[in-house]
This record gives sequence, structure tokens and C-alpha cells, in this order.
Amino acid sequence: MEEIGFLGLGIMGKAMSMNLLRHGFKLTVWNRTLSRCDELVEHGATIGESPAAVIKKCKYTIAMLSDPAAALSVVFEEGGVLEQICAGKGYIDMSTVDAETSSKISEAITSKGGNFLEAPVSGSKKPAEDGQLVILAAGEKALYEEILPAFDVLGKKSFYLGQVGNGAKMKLVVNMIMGSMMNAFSEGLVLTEKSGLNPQTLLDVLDLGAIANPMFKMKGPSMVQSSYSPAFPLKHQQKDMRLALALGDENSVPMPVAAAANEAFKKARSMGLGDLDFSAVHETLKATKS
Ligand SMILES: NC(=O)C1=CN([C@@H]2O[C@H](COP(=O)(O)OP(=O)(O)OC[C@H]3O[C@@H](n4cnc5c(N)ncnc54)[C@H](OP(=O)(O)O)[C@@H]3O)[C@@H](O)[C@H]2O)C=CC1
Ligand SMILES: O=CC(=O)O
Repeated sequence: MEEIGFLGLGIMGKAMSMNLLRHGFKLTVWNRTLSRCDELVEHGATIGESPAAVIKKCKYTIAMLSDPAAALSVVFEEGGVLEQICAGKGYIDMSTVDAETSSKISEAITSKGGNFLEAPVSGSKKPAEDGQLVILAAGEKALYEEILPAFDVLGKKSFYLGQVGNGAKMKLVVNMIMGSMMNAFSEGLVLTEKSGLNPQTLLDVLDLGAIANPMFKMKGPSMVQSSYSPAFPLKHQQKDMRLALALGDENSVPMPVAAAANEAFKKARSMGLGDLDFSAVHETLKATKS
């Protein structure tokens, strides 16, 4: 496959681009904090000095950026994607953003003759390292088919969901459920301890029943130890709750559980926990006096 550009080497972008390199893809990478490119260069990547330079060099460019503001700035600001995108080039934004942001980017890219695909992912740092993401793509179908060899390396399954916005919406629904579940789980762990039971026994019981799931299994033991090394930063989970609640607003869907979960994540951010794993929302409950 042709050389691929990669913009954004945070937790996910680094893991995904390392995985592409491991599978023989040639990559040109860019990150706002340039020093984060060094490790990729050691593994064979080339550095592009700006998003525009990456787009100029590569037929396909993938972006994995923190939030709507970052996704927009990399496209629209000086030295951005729009300066070099043109017919024959594809831009694939895998960041988690709202449908409106994605549509704005899509319109700008296509008005210059380029092709656009949104492709947010479900799965965290470890699935990204292992090529086990679930890819939720929408937009230009031909671009989806052209980039599938890369998606097959990055993920265990790719969904094509139709028009731009559908991938973003699906991702927000999934993360809204995940954030709500994390809060219910955290309340259960605190209630277990405060009522004199062993939280490890709760984890064992949950794992054998109808609500067993990989998230409880993976995050439970570290939450019991108050250990929150970031795989999915809490500030991004709160962003996703906020965007999902806005989607609920647009569609007149009442979401009292998600709204309460969002408040807990906001509280955690106000306690300075935004850069820790999203499971650190547990600290907001543990801090409650009896
Ligand atoms: N971590 C996870 O488990 C998952 C995350 N996601 C989503 O993937 C995206 C990336 O997540 P993750 O890698 O964890 O996040 P990180 O916070 O680790 O990385 C964010 C990236 O965005 C860049 N960035 C932030 N603001 C700007 C800006 N204004 N201009 C240019 N670049 C900017 C950062 O650059 P710099 O290094 O300079 O700060 C960095 O490369 C998010 O949308 C997240 O919601 C989706 C699935 C799982
Ligand atoms: O967006 C986060 C994830 O784990 O998926």
C-alpha cells in the first residue's frame, strides 16, 4: 500500500502507528509536540513538519486527535490539512468527535476535491497496540475500501455506517453507555467496601454472572488498588459524555443516567484527575464522607 500519513501521536495514535509500522506500512508522522515523533522515527517512520506537509507527501492521511477543537485546528489552521488536500487524496479522521465537527471537516475536504472518511474506534490503548480495535467508519465508500488494508491491521472488525456523522454518533452512544457503566461499577465497589464486604469477591461474583464484561475485569483490580495509569484519559471520557448528551438533546432523548455520570466525570476533572484513566472517577465516590 502507498505511504500513509499519521497526525496525532497520543496514547492511541502512537499505538496505532507503531502497529502499522510493525506490519510493514511506510508512515510519515506529525504531532503538535514534535518530540513525540522520536520513538516512531526509531521504528522507521519519517517526520512531516506540518499537517500540510504530511498531506502533500501521502495519498492517505489518518488523524487521531483529542477532541473537536484539535480535529478542527489541524484541518483549518495555518499549515493545516486544507492547504494541501486535493483530488486523489484521502483524509481519515479516527478521533472521537461529534457529527457536526466531522461534517464541517468533510465539507471542507470535499470542497477541495479530496475524499473524507470518519472512523472513530472502540477499544483502548491495549486493543490499539494489539490491532483489536472496532472501527466505526462513515463517509466516502471508495475511500473506505481503499484504506481497508490499514483498518485490517488496526482493528478486529470494521463497520461501514453510511453517511458522515453516523460513525461519530455510534461512537458517542457506545461511550455514553461505557461512562454510565463505569459509574455504576464504581458505586458498587464503594458500597461493597463501606458495607464491610471484600471488593475482590464482588469482582469474582460479577465475572461469573450475566453482567460480566471485559471492562469490569480489566479495570476492577486496579480501581480496588486506587491505580489509574491512563489508557483512556478521563478528560476524553467526559468530552464523550458531553457530546453524547448534546446528541440526546438534539433528538429529545432523556438520559438521566448519562447526565449523572457526566456530572461525576466533571467532578473528577475539577479534582485534577482529567489526565488519569477514566476509572479514576472512582475517587469522586471514595472521597465521600460517611
Ligand atoms: N485512549 C483511549 O482509550 C481511546 C481514545 N479514543 C479517542 O481517540 C482520540 C485520541 O485519544 P488519546 O490518544 O487517548 O488522547 P491523548 O490525549 O493521549 O492524545 C491526544 C492527541 O491530540 C493532540 N492534540 C491535542 N490538541 C491538539 C491541537 N489543538 N492541535 C493539534 N494536536 C492536538 C495531542 O498532541 P500533543 O502530544 O501535542 O498534546 C495528541 O497527539 C480522542 O478523541 C479519544 O476520545 C478512542 C478510543 C479509545
Ligand atoms: O473510547 C474509549 C474506548 O475505550 O473505546
